[in-house]
Amino acid sequence: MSSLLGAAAGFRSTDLDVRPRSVISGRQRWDVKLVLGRPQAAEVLAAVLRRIPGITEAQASPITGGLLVRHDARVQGADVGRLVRGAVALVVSGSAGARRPAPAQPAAGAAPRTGRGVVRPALAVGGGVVAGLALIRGASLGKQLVALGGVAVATGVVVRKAWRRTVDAARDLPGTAAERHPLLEIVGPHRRRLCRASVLSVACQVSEMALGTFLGWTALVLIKGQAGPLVRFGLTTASAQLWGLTGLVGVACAAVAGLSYASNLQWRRLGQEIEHDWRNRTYAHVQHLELRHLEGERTTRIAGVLSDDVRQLGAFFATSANDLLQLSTSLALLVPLFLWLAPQIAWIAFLPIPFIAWLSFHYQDKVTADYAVSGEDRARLHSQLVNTLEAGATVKSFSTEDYEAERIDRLSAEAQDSSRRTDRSTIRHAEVVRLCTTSSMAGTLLIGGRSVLDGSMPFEVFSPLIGLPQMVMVRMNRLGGIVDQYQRTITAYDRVRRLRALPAEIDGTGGPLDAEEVRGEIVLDGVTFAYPDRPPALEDLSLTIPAGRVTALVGATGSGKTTIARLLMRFQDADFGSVLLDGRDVRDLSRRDLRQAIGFVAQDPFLFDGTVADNIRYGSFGASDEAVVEAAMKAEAHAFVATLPDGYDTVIGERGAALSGGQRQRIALARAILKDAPVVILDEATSAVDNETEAAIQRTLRAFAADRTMLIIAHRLSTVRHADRIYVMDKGGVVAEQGTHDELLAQHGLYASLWQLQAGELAA
Ligand SMILES: Nc1ncnc2c1ncn2[C@@H]1O[C@H](COP(=O)(O)OP(=O)(O)OP(=O)(O)O)[C@@H](O)[C@H]1O
Repeated sequence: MSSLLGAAAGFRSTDLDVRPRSVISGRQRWDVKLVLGRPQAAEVLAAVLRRIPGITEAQASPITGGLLVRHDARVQGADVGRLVRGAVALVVSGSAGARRPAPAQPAAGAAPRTGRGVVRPALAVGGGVVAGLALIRGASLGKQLVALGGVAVATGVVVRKAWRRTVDAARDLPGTAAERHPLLEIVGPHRRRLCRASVLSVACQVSEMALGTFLGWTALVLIKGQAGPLVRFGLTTASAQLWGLTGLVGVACAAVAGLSYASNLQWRRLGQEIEHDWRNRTYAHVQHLELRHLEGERTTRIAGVLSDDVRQLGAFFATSANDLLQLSTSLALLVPLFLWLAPQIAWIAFLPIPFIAWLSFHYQDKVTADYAVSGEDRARLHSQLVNTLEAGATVKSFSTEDYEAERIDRLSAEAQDSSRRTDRSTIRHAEVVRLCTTSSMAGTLLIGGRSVLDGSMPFEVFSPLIGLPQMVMVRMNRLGGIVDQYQRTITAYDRVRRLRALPAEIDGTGGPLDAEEVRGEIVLDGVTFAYPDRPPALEDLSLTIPAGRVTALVGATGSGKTTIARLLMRFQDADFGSVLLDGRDVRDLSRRDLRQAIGFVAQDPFLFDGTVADNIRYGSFGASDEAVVEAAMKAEAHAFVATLPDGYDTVIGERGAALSGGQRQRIALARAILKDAPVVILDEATSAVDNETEAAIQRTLRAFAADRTMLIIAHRLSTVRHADRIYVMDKGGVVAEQGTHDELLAQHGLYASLWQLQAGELAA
C-alpha cells in the first residue's frame, strides 16, 4: 500500500466530495468525485475500505464515480459515511499512486501502459507514412507531409490513450478479462456476425466513395468537356464519358443500396443477439444470486439493468458501431487518396480529426458523472412511480394523491435537471465538431483553390476531392452522437457487470439429497444469526423438530420464527451453530435438493400474473389437472375457484390482485400441497382466512401431514393447538416454553396467558 500512497499531489478540494446515493441495511452506495476517471484512486480507495474490520466488500468505479460498500453488524450504517470520508481523505493526502500515472512518469507499481506504449506505435506509423511519401513524392512536399504526419501522430496518440483508459477502467470491474476492451467483452461470442457486418459496411462505404468520385467526374465532364482519368479506359468523347459515368453511377447506387440494406440488417441482428444474450445470462445469474443480495438491491434497479442497460449494449452495435466503422473506413480510404493525389492540402483536410478526437474523449470524461447521476435519478423516479402505483389503495385511503404527485414532480424535475446537464454538454460537443469540420472544408477549398490557381494542382485532381472529404466530414458530425452512445454504453456495461459480479449461491459439497428418502428430522444446534447491521435474530438457539410430526412455532412478533424457516431453506446461513436435516448440515447439501424436499408457504405468498391453475402448478409443472383440483380441495380453495368466471383458467392479475387475501393464501397452500414434499413449512399460511375455513383446512392438513414433517408458524393459537410439539419463542430468538397444547396450558406461563387472551377475544 505504501508504494501506492506516495506524496500528495494533483487533487482538488472538490475531490473530497462524497455524497450518499442509496443506503439500505448492510449495503450503501456513494458518489465519490475522487475516483471518477481515476482507476488507481478507485483501486486504492476500495483497498483502504476493505481493510476496515466489518467492511465485507468495497468496489469503486472510475467510470461512474460510484462506490459500493457492504458491511456486517460490526459497522453501524451511520458510521459508513464517516469511514468513506476518512478513506477518501487518506487517499487524497498520500496519493501519488492513486493518480493516473502521467504518460512520461508511470507511478511505482503501475504497469507502464500509457507512455511509451502509446507514442511508439503511433510515431512509427505516422513517421513511416511521411517518410514513404516524402520518398515517392519528392522533397518539395516535405513541409506538408510533416504537417500531415503530425496530424496522424496526434490522432493516434489521442485515440490510443482513450482506448487504454477505457480498458484500464474496465479492468477494475470484477469478472472482466484483463486487457480486453469493454466493447470486445460486450460482443462476446458474436464476433463472426460482427465481422460479417463490418465487411458489408466497409464494402458499402467503398461503393459510396466510388459513387462520390463518379459524380465528381460527371461534373468535370460537364465543366471541362471531359474527365481525364476516363480517357485511359477508352472513353474519349464527352458523350461516351457521360454514358459510361451514367452506367457506373447506376451500378454504384445499386451496390450502395444493397450493401447498406445487408449491412444494416447484420448490425441490427448483432445488436439484438447481444441484447438477448446479455439479458439471458444476466437474468440467469440474478436468479442464482444469494437472497441477501437480491433483497439488498432495489427491484426496480435490477429491472432497469436487465431492460434499459442491456438494451443499450445491443443498441450501440445496432447503430453507432456501424457509423463508427463507416467513418473509419472513409478516413482509411481518403487519407491515402489525398496523400497520393493532393498531399499539399491533405493536412488541412484532416487537421480537425485529432482535435475532434481529443474533444470527444475530453467530453466523455466530463459527462461520465453526469450520465451516472442522471441514470440514478431516472432509476429513483421509476422506482417511486412503480411503488406509488402499487400502493394505490394506501394512497387513496390516506388521501395523499397530491402529496404523491408532488413527490413525483420533484423527482421528475431532478431527473430533468440532470438530463438537461448531459444534453447541454452533448449538444455543445456536437456543434463544436460541426464547426471544426466546416472550417476544415473551407480551408480545403481555399488552400486547394489557391493551388489550382497557381497551377501546382490540376483542376481535374482537385474537383473530385472537394466532395469526398465532405462525405467524411458529414460523418464526423455524427461523432458527437457516437461518443454519446459510447459513453452511455460503457456506463450501462459498468452497471451490468456489477450486477453480475454479485456472488451466486454456492452449493454444499456433501453429495445429493433424495427427497424420497428424507425422513424430515430438523435440528437447530446452538444457532446464532444476525441480519446485517442488526442485533441477533436468533441467539444460541437449540431445538428439535421431530420427523413425521407437526411442530409449531408461536410467540412474540420479531422473535425469529420466520428466520428459522429461512435458515432451514438456506436463504441465509447461520453465523454460528448448525441446522441439520436428518443429521446432515444443510450447508453441506445441494440447495436445489434441499429446497425440493421442502414445501414452503411464505407469510406473504407471491402469486404470478397468470391463471389460477398456473399458479397452483408453479414448480410442479407436470402435474395433471386432476392433481391441481385435488390440491385445491385440500387447501379449501376449490369452492371459491369454482365460482370464478373461468374457474381454474381465471387470470388473477399481478400478484393475484383480483383475489382476496384469504383466497391468495389458499392458492399458495394448494401449490405447496401439490409439491408433495416430505417437509412442509407453513408461515402464517392461513392467517387471512376465517375461523371456519381454517378449521376445515386444519382437518384436511391433518391427513396430509400424516407421513411428513410439518412446521407451522402462527400467531393464532387455534391454528396450532393440535400440534405434536409447540415451541413458544420470546424476544431475542430464544425458546421460552415448549410442550403440547395441554402441557403448555398446565404450565400457566406465556402460552397459557396468550391462549386466555385469544380465547377471551373469541368469546367476546
Ligand atoms: N431481511 C431482513 N433484514 C434485516 N432484518 C430482518 C430481516 N428479516 C427479519 N429481520 C429482523 O429479524 C428479526 C426476526 O424476524 P422474523 O421475521 O424472523 O420474526 P418473526 O418471529 O417471524 O416475526 P413475525 O411474527 O412478526 O412474523 C426481527 O427483528 C426483524 O426485524
